[in-house]
Amino acid sequence: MSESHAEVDSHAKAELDRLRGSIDNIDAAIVHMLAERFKCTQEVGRLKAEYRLPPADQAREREQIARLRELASDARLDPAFAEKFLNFIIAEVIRHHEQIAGA
Ligand SMILES: C=C(O[C@@H]1C=C(C(=O)O)C=C[C@H]1O)C(=O)O
Repeated sequence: MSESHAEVDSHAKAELDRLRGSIDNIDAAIVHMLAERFKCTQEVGRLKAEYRLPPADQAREREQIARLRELASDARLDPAFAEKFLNFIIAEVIRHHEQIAGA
């Protein structure tokens, strides 16, 4: 006996709810992790301003990108996406560092 439309629909709805529950948890974890990362980078920004160090450090960024691309590959995540994502975050961090230095 094949499943009725109603049974397929309710199965699909339950699966969608389950997956979206996990997506919501993951999004919350990302926000909390980013908040912790920015707490650290704000401290780095204050340290750099105090010791008159430049806001950006391209050598460090190159190392991070190489490391993250490798981690992404191992995790079957597109390394180009991982690099873009890190660069997006770093650009915001550097903006904060420039603000701290100029304050
Ligand atoms: C946080 C730093 O400052 C900048 C921001 C970085 C980051 O967000 O990871 C990395 C290098 C720097 O361009 C740092 O120098 O460590």
